[in-house]
Amino acid sequence: MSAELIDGKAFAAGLRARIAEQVPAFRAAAGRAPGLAVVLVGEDPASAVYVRSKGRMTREAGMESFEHKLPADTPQDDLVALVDRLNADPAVDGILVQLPLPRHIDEQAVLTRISPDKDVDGFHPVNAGRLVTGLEGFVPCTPLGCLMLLEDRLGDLSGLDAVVIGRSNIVGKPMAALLTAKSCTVTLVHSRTRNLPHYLAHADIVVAAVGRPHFVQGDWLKPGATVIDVGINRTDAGLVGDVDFDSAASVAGSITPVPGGVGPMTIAVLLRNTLVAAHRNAGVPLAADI
Ligand SMILES: Nc1nc2c(c(=O)[nH]1)N[C@@H](CN(C=O)c1ccc(C(=O)N[C@@H](CCC(=O)O)C(=O)O)cc1)CN2
Repeated sequence: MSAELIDGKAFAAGLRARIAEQVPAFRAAAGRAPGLAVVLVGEDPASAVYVRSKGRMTREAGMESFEHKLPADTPQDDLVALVDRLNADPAVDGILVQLPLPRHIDEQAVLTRISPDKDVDGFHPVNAGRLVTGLEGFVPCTPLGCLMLLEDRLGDLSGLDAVVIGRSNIVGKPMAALLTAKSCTVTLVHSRTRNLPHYLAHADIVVAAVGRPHFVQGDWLKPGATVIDVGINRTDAGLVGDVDFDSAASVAGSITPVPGGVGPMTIAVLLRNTLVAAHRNAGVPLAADI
């Protein structure tokens, strides 16, 4: 292995510490803590772990955590009614509905019900539109976390060639929009792209969010490339990413591991978005960007 490891776990811990430092100023100005409501429907074990971590880290940052755990057979109307109550609750600055939802629930119907001003996941179409048009809004946590790791590693990204693998609304599309806003030349490729290695051969930055274990091969990469692996695939061999780590690490300049790379950034950025939401909702200016 010649690539340097990008330690997302350590970066995320630092970000959470910086957020926690800013919470007392918000409390003093607003007379209350920033509040995050997290809604879990069903018993998906991984989701339950993520929701527990979100609650714990929210409290550790000095914020208020409101957890709503609903049974798997909750009717969609009940979930929507809960979102409506959270939209109207002045103690709640951010609302997150943990995905995936059970199959009987129309995900878009629920996500579009969340007030865009409390949409700390950045999944509402209003926030997606704000992102592509360069307006202030909320950016999905995982791609914003990837961008933070990239800027920390590379500094100014302007002019770099970036390839994003995957076209989901949660990672691929917002990632491409964020890199475009940073003046990268962005190519978005996906499962139907022909001759994928052709595109990767010129990429200074590769963000893999395709959901296939060990998909990206080291000999597809440009030597020295910065590789961000968003994949979290549970296999018999444990948790693995979308990048074939061993072959990629011998070609890349730097690379995120799985676990310990992008994953921890997701919750740290969620806390960041919640603090930003609290400041905006309370009309209290943020002292510094985080
Ligand atoms: N409403 C949302 N649902 C989901 C999101 C999201 O951003 N909003 N993202 C994922 C799950 N997720 C947070 O919700 C998440 C995924 C992974 C991690 C993480 O820290 N991963 C660790 C490994 C942990 C493990 O063993 O599973 C790592 O990569 O090091 C945190 C949060 C889908 N749903």
